[in-house]
Amino acid sequence: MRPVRCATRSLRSAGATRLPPAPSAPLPVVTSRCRVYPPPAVTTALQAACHGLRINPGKQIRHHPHTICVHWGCGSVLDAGSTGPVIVAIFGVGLRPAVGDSWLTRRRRIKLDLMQLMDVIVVGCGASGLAALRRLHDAGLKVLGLEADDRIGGRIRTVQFGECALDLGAAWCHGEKDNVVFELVNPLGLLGRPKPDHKLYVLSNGELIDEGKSETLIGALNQEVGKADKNSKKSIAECVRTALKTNATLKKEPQLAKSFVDWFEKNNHLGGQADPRQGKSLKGLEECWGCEGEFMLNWKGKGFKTLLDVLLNKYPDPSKAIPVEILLKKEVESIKWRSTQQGLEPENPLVHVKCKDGSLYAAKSVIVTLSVGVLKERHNQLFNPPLPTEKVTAINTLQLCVLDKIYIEFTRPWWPKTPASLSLLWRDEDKGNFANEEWVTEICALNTVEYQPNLLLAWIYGRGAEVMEKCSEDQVKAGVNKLLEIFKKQFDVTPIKAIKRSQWASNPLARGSYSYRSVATEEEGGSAVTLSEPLYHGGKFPVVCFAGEATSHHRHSAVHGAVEAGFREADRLVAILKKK
Ligand SMILES: Cc1cc2nc3c(=O)[nH]c(=O)nc-3n(C[C@H](O)[C@H](O)[C@H](O)COP(=O)(O)OP(=O)(O)OC[C@H]3O[C@@H](n4cnc5c(N)ncnc54)[C@H](O)[C@@H]3O)c2cc1C
Repeated sequence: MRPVRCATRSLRSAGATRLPPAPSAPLPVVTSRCRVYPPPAVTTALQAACHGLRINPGKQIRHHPHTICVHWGCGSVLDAGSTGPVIVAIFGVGLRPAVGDSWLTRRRRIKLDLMQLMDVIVVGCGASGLAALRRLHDAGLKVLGLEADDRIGGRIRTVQFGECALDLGAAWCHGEKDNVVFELVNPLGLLGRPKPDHKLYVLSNGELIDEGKSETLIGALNQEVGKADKNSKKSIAECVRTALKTNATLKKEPQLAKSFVDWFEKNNHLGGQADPRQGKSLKGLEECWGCEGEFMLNWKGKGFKTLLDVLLNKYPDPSKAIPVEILLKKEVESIKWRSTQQGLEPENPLVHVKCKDGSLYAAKSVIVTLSVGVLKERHNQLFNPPLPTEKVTAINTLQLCVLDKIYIEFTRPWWPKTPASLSLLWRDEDKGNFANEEWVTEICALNTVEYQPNLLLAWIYGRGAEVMEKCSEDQVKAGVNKLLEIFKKQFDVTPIKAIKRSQWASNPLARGSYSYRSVATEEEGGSAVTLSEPLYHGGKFPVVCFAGEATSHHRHSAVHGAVEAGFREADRLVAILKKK
């Protein structure tokens, strides 16, 4: 959704002083041909529009409809290009900061769009960012969403695949009670309930394993995790691996149990295979709360993107969409904030958000909704001043698992029943057959897909997923074909028509799938709570706030946690900004 921009509108809407008519021809920036207006009048107008932008009164100010020039002598100028709404600022070396901001003292041109001087800027327009934008907009605040991608939704990504809508990211609404997504969309009749699926457990040599035996082994693993000390700072993976040596049920069939432990780790995204400190912690399991009710509610073939329409009030009636401003392809590269009142009006703390394309936006506050993977990679460059140590620790120790999907379209279904889940149990001796495409051995299950009769969804996790992401589509297809050889021992497997896969780890705007608490989180401190703490201006005004799924203490990893976090931070700011 692209906003219609108008430079002068913000001056007017802010109750700006009416300026005299301007010359019809566009004027070059700051020349003697510019008309000169009484500085106090323009200063008042600009200050109103810019939420207290500090302008040195008494200096020369020039203006025409598309150009506002504020001259601070010595070459320091705030002006506008002649072609449209963009206000350009040019600041001279060593000049007193024009907007109370030392970075502007360096010589450079900065686009400063008066329209973008907002109450709140939301960085990132996934589920969390959209939830925040909706809540802030509904409260009557002036808000702007900046999204780096050319689409909204982030890790909600519904794509067209032939006739089908497919979710490459989030696909199911997990649970009903205390689930904000369920509460938003269920009254609209958007959610469907799954039918019980037919579970098959297949060994990597093609043998089917008796369902009863499989359930007994999985039950034993669940029991071990259930009774483990959640304050032990251990990983879940360590707990189940130890159980192989201690649990009587598992010890009866050590080889098969080992395959089940391997599957259990992948299926539950436990992490820590390479570095045990990065494994999902037992404490994290306790802190992540499920919502009661059906865990696999589907979107009746329309895809999770429907939630985005609901958040923007586009569903069911698109004409009622809220007119919230969202700018796409706006990759934020720095967020400049003030922790003290130096250089700023105490009641008007400003945060400056700069995008990769050079555009600059200012607001009273910003809500950052970036994934913890993006924060890991970029927090050093993003925040100025840098983030406090405890927040950096939280970012470094919280992990983002890598989980990918490979949708496989067949000419016709070959599995015995629909719905079905085919869990894959790998034996070490069979892994050797995949020496050239080792990543295939990280595929842990194939599932049928609701509303898509010819599709199976292969789940791939961890290191294998990262390697798969780097393969070409043809290589992935060849790898999947080889995997299907395993099933040919039992089933009449039909040819593959096409595949479609996700690549969440290599996506620089995600860098993974969803967050979890690691052993390192427990050892070094830091949690979703630490990550969610705002950065304060003057000790009391939340000038940089944090949302996104990873900031949800009890519902991280899921869309409902992301939405809840967006609402949480919006409510925090509404309470403060509406009081003023
Ligand atoms: C494969 C997979 C399956 C999943 N399945 C489910 C499921 O079934 N159910 C469920 O509830 N959850 C599921 N999830 C998790 C769910 O998708 C996420 O928890 C949720 O979508 C996160 O939303 P968010 O707004 O916190 O973050 P994001 O969706 O990541 O939003 C952050 C936004 O910030 C943008 N951005 C990044 N960098 C910048 C920048 N520098 N400047 C501006 N913008 C930037 C990104 O493009 C993105 O749009 C799944 C996730 C994956 C990957």
